[in-house]
Amino acid sequence: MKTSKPRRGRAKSGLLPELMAAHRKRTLLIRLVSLVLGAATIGQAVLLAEAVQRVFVEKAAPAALLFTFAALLVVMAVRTLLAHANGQIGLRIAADAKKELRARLLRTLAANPLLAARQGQTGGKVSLALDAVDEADGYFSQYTPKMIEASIIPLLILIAVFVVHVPSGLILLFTAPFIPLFMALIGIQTKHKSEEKFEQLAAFSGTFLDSLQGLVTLKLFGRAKRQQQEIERSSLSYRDATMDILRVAFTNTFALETIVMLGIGIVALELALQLVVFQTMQFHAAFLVLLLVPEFYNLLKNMGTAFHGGRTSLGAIRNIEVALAANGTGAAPTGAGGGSGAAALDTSMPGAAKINGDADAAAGTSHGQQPGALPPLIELRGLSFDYGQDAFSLHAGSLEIEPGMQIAIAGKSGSGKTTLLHLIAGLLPPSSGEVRIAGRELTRINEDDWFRRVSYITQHPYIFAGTVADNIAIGADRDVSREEIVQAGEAAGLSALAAELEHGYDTVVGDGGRGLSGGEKQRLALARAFLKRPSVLLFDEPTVGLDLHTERVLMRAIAELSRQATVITIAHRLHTIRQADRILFMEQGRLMGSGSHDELLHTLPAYAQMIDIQRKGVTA
Ligand SMILES: Nc1ncnc2c1ncn2[C@@H]1O[C@H](COP(=O)(O)OP(=O)(O)OP(=O)(O)O)[C@@H](O)[C@H]1O
Repeated sequence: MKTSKPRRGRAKSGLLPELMAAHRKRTLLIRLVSLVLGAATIGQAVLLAEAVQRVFVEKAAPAALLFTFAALLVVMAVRTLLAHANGQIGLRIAADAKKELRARLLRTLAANPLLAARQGQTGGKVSLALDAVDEADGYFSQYTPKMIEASIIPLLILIAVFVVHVPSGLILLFTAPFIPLFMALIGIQTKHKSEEKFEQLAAFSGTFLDSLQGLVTLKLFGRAKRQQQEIERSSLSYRDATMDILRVAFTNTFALETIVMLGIGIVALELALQLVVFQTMQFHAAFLVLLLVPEFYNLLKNMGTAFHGGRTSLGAIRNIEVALAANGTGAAPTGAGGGSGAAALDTSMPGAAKINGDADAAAGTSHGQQPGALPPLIELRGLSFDYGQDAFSLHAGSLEIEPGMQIAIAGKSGSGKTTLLHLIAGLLPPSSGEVRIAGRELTRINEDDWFRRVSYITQHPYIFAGTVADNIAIGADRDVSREEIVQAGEAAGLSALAAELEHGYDTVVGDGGRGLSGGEKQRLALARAFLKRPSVLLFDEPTVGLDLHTERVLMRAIAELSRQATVITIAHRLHTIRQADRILFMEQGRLMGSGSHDELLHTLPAYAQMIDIQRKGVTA
């Protein structure tokens, strides 16, 4: 599995053609409308030239021109309506494409919430889903219709001009290519600058949100000032990138206007010479050409402006594509592995937790498990995982965890304990090998079914804004009575806390409410588990900071839950390690051995050494 950021070059194929393919009918409609629009433009010029010729040259009576004027009005109305229609079709394409882009982004992030949450900054992702997708709008609503119009209507006008007056047609033919040529030159520059702008914006949003979220920590560590400078630097970079784009846009407009002005001027001069000096041309024909030429250049100029906007949008789309590839590469597994997190969130969590992608939310809070369901046999087969090229890799190999066993995963910090637990929970997809639950590959098991059997209590359970009772009952797919909540709270050792709180179980906690300590949060997560009665309990034992009482309460609650469940604990305390039926000892991503405490003491020197260090730590 590769989670490293893909190089830009790789994102060449795919997203845009795919999005456009879904709108083939609409783009065909724009082509047809453009064709009629071209005919209407020429028709309008012909009728206008006719009217002027008759009124001013032939001095015809206005009554004789009624039909011409009426036709002119109709053609003008049709032209306006068709131009509007093209705009509307473009807007519809844009709306659908943006919806699809956002849906894809969310799907990709949700497909593997754990990886997505770990990579990059939240603010950057928000900026991508909101700003970059909005910026992509221009490609569909402006660039596409204008480009189609510009590829059809000027051609029709050119043919009309050639029919009327060949030398004027030749001037158009030779000056027109300067516009696309110039556009191509600045277009390349604009796209790079646009990509840069989005990177700067994402960085700025990310830095800003991270700083807000970690404000207390930043202050505590005296880093607020430095962070302020970082935000300032980040915002200035974004400003510079935006100004660069504007500079290119102004240069673009200036250059286009100059080319158009020169083009029209040359044709007008040529017509004047033919008409007045050489007298080789009729007024009617000259006037018709003079009406058509600005239309011709204006369309090309519009194309230039749309092209600039389109390139900016392309930069945004490219960034979205890179993000989709980065989060999607190997990270879009099926079934309970990986993809499961998202589905579990969907079925079990209120909005706050859904967005957070928290492991407790994903695996530990869905209700509906029938109490008494038997724990399954868990098998690891040739299991390995890596976080990307040259990143940490885990090789757990093969082993069986009998139903109802108490397993401790032990090892130094960074040895891969959490990664292994996430693989067993189905929150990470294996790079190779598999996790089997009761003989079935985890990735093939319906994620809802699997998560209904599992509770995962991390060191920092997610507490959303709501009452203690709501937090216990969170994600229940059945109605939970007050009594059940209180019982679960009691079993998890929360009654003393509830008694202390002003409104008991109705006290608002979490975001904006009363803060909870680490131990209290874990007890709350345990209360959720008591309601759920999982058959597999995954527990990340707190490393530090629990008082003896809380520790006892937690241990008692876990022991109670373990009566009907296989318990897999990331164990830090000697006591927990020793008590386990089986210990999985990890070192540098490898499962070095598994067995009882005594077995490992005799067979694994690294384990004996770790225990020795722990003992000394305890007695010191
Ligand atoms: N998303 C990630 N991308 C890349 N590397 C990661 C990612 N998450 C964890 N790692 C790395 O994987 C290694 C194992 O991490 P893991 O959290 O599994 O270890 P651990 O044994 O649980 O550590 P601790 O006891 O300190 O929690 C670490 O080196 C960590 O930096």
